Amino acid sequence: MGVLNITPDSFSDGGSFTQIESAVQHALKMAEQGATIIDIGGESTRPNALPVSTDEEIQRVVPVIEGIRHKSDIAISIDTSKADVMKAAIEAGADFINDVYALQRTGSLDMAASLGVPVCLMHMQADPTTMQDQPHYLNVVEELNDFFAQRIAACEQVGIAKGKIILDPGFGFGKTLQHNLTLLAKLKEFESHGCPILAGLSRKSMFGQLLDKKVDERLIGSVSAALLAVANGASIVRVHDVAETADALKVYMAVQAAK
Ligand SMILES: Cn1c(SCC(=O)Nc2ccccc2)nc2c(=O)[nH]c(N)nc21
Repeated sequence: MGVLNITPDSFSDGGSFTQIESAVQHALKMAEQGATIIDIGGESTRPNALPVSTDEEIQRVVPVIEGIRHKSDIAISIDTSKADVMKAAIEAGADFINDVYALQRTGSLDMAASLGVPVCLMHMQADPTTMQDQPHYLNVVEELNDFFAQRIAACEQVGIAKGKIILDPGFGFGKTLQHNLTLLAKLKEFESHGCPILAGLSRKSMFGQLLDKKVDERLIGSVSAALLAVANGASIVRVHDVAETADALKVYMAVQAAK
């Protein structure tokens, strides 16, 4: 899964032609490098990020989805928590929902059910503005399994079949370094729900803490972690560095095939 963030530049709020074109080109390049999914997000989840209105988020993501769809039938996930953005994105050609709030925000659960597409349910403790203050769990794996069971039940109650659900521990979303390492080490413990696991580790601050590296120096750490996530049961890895990660996973799969 290649990451495509549609963020504003100093000239426009993300809706300018050049920005749409460059986003589409980036998506096509990631597809060429081996991405099988493009994850499109119009609102940053960074703690200090400015909130984006529904209309603005739609104006950012829809033209890019349409532009990609014009040139490629690669799978597209919409990274949003807003019901109306989900609707507009799926109608524009996106294939499934990637919701860091696991369909907990107003109207999103019913919207996902009515759209009838698969959904990735990610765990987050608290919300982006407070989640990294004092992340605390009695048992992080157990608490995330309880969360997944509860969200899966909520989905099944509105008619979203379990076969349409992907689970994601939400690395870095209300977790300390130790929590993130435990979740990666014990990723297989989430297989009990019978849903594929998605892991998003790419360039995150855990590598800053582990390796004392800035965001643009975390390639090796990120590729290493992506390979470990797949070795520990992840079916999808969400990454910025598609070509490098694709090579690492090719090596992993080749060795797996030789077992
Ligand atoms: C939208 N989204 C995000 S955004 C956060 C991010 O990439 N931060 C970040 C990126 C680069 C450097 C530092 C931090 N992370 C996930 C995830 O882990 N799983 C799923 N499913 N979706 C996700």
